[in-house]
Amino acid sequence: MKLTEIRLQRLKMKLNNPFRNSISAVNAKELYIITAIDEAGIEGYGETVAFDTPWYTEETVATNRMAIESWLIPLLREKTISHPEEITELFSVVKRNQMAKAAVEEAIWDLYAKQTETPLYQLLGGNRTKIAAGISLGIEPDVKDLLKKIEQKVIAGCPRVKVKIKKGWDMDILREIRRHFPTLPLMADANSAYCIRDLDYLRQLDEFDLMMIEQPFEDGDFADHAQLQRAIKTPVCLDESIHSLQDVRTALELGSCKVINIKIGRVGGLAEAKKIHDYCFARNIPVWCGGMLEAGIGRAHNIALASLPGFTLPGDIGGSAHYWKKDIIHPEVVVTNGEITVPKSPGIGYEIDRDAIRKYLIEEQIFPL
Ligand SMILES: O=C(O)CCC(=O)c1ccccc1C(=O)O
Ligand SMILES: [Mg+2]
Repeated sequence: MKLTEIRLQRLKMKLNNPFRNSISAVNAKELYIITAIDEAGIEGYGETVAFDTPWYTEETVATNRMAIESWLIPLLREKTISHPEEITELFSVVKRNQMAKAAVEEAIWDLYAKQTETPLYQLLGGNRTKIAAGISLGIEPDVKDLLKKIEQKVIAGCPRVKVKIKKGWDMDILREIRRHFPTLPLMADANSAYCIRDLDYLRQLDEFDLMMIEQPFEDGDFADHAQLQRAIKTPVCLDESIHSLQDVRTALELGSCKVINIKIGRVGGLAEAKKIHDYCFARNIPVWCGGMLEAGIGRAHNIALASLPGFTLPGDIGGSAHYWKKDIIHPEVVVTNGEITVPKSPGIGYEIDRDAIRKYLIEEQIFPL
């Protein structure tokens, strides 16, 4: 394929509900929509997922912009790409900057899928027609607010609920949730709120019959996570620790976790996400698709990825209306009986809602290639 142009559009979108975790509160999201355009005028879309500040990983909206403009777009100049799987290698001269790379790579996957008139999910090797939705609930002012939100989601048919925990909002909250919802498929995400000194304290997690505990310790603490996993029955799942297939190998060989959360942005793109999926699938390690409070384009890519056979657990993929008053795709993502139908039209399978984009747009720039 020959790319003629990359378009960057910076959007600012207000979340329906502020999202609080152990470190940060997100009220609104700024993001870049990346559009890759070919000689025939076909457009492919990607979305950056970093936040305003580097609380989740080191990347931010500003570093995404700098990496894309200064290093990634120049790498695309005068290149003929025959398959999107070549992008990982092409971008490998730039270290890390996974979310920047992933957004550009997503746009090229979508473009390639449209050029070949194939749904993206099929191109990736997906075989599900529907995927299970899942919801992630932040830290609330009061446990009653959280219980009310869980109840709404359970009534709507949500197949699993994830809650955020931190010191002072953990065992008592989980006990209270279990008192009201004894059999609900439930998991907890700590976003690194604990450290190895809390090992004895964390043994209490085994009381709550959780599907897993997500990222209890810091990013690089593979050895400490392994020690925890040996001490508790609750499966440990790694999120922030996993930037590549190599990290997955380290985690599994050390016994740091039993489950992997795959996020396209965190691992540098769909090709690496698929490699991680294939590696885990061959070893019977369950994976699920994490979320970054995406707008519609990022969500569409997540849905395509989650259609692969190894995504056996519901991910953090909710309907558009859970996050936004108005999403930027048409139709919006809807959850019916706890499931999302994987779209079958070429590429990501959703149209861009240009009016919505215009409403959220704060900056636009075109880079000819
Ligand atoms: O609903 C979503 O998109 C995911 C919610 C979520 O848990 C999350 C949101 C932003 C950043 C990190 C995380 C996380 O999985 O740790
Ligand atoms: Mg997480």
